[in-house]
Amino acid sequence: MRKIYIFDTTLRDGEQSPGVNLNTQEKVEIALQLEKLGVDRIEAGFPAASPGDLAAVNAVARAVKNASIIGLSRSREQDIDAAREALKGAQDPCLHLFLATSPIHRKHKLRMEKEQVLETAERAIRYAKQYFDKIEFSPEDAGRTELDFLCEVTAMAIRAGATVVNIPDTVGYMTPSEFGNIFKTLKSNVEGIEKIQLSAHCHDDLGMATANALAAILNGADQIEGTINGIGERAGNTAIEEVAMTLATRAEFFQATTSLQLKEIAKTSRLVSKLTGMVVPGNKAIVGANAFAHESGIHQDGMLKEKTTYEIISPETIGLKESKLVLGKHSGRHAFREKLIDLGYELEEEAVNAAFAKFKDLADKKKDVSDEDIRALLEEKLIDTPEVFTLKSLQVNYSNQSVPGATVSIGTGEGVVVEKTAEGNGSVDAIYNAIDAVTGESVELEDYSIKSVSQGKDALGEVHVVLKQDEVSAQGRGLSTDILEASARAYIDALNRLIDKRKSPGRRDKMSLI
Ligand SMILES: CC(=O)SCCNC(=O)CCNC(=O)[C@H](O)C(C)(C)COP(=O)(O)OP(=O)(O)OC[C@H]1O[C@@H](n2cnc3c(N)ncnc32)[C@H](O)[C@@H]1OP(=O)(O)O
Ligand SMILES: CC(C)C(=O)C(=O)O
Ligand SMILES: [Mg+2]
Repeated sequence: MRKIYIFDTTLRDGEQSPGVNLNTQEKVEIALQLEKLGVDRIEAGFPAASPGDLAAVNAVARAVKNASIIGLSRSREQDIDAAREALKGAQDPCLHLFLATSPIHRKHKLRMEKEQVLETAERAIRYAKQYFDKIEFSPEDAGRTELDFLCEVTAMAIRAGATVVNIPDTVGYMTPSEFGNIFKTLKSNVEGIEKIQLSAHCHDDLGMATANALAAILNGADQIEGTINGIGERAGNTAIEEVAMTLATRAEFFQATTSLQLKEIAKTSRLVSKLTGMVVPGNKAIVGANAFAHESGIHQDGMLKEKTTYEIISPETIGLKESKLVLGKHSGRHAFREKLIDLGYELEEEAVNAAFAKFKDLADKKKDVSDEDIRALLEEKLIDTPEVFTLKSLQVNYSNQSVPGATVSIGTGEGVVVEKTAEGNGSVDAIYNAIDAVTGESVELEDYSIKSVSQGKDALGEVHVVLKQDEVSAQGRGLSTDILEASARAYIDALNRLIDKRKSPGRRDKMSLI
């Protein structure tokens, strides 16, 4: 297996993400985690950018022992001197020099002819070579540079003393076959190419950063530059975790490997996200929250039978505990039954089916159905009181300018549904008055409480009531994503229990699952 060197630029190109600013302490914390992850090279910053960045690069250089530390520099002496200062104390320092070579950059940005570009870069490399053994040179915007000129620039960099020549697709313009072809051409046309390492630095403007980096590997690149979570200028850089996991997962195809400790990937991703404030999208490859989560029934069934049906990487590989089967409206009975077992419920098939039907109703209303939701759904039905009254529908009219009113339709047994409207001091009072009008029961509301059983705006609300009638009291419980509906359900539940107690005095509530 060929070793691919990993050059991490989270602290330099990653920090160029709009809105990201890492202080010295944060850079050191990330660098130490990158060291644990096992990256070979860490680009810690651009020392000429500010005194703060110079100090941060220096702090990283002094803290990290097992990776080469790199500082970026324009092809100017003052930048090189700043990098020299910053890299003092590094065990294995390296200077990263760059100068744009594409016609667009030459003409509009640098206002240089080809000859001037060659001369400026050569002068900078030779100046730096007095102070650095290791120099990486990047012809910025190499992807849009004429291929013959790129060969000329690369040959010049090798002669002047560069030890790595990095090929940046600065604006993410390349396709994999074009980018791969650059490496193939350099490898076969540039004199002295075997003396240096070739590197790829890709951007994700068209979503091809990882594919382009892999194409570079297939065509001879020795090093991949990238960032954790793919952060970076504009649409970001190649995500290092994607390259490392592709090489690990498809080793037979790439015949190449990295020295990353793959188990550190998840932790590194979380740290970078936390300190940069850049949230990792749920669907991000490898490190997104959904990368090992399965919601649909057919996939969950496959996962329960054999994980490789729907997972090409095991979550443990990157340091996560396990895959998640997320219950939602696309889930099926296999996953639901597994969840019940996890939660400690052992139900008969019929009971599972009844609970599953209720779960589907809830899943239609809620984005995620949590463990608390499922417990609540199951336990609502633990007590098998005969349902004399059942809530069919509920409508509430509320305005703070008028008296609240409610209309309820209630099944009263034997297929009869009665509808009544009433007013009250508040919406709940109006609902309870309307229920009383239907049932004809005279009861006293002794207690009413409400709590949320799960999290978020669409959490299930659970209402508890205690009703009293002729010295007998009964509790009732109602659950719904709507607290008014939960209130109505709790009241009707308590009424049913009161009636049951009246019919069989001394009877204690009998518990059974669903
Ligand atoms: C593709 C990349 O990611 S490249 C790295 C990009 N990162 C950064 O730019 C972050 C750090 N940069 C900075 O803090 C500032 O830009 C500094 C300190 C480097 C320079 O600041 P200023 O002196 O105010 O210059 P400013 O940024 O406005 O313009 C850049 C100048 O550098 C020149 N330049 C650009 N690249 C290079 C280079 N590789 N070598 C030499 N000169 C360069 C530009 O042509 C321009 O020159 P001009 O002033 O003669 O027109
Ligand atoms: C400095 C260089 C390598 C860069 O970040 C780019 O061209 O994208
Ligand atoms: Mg870049």
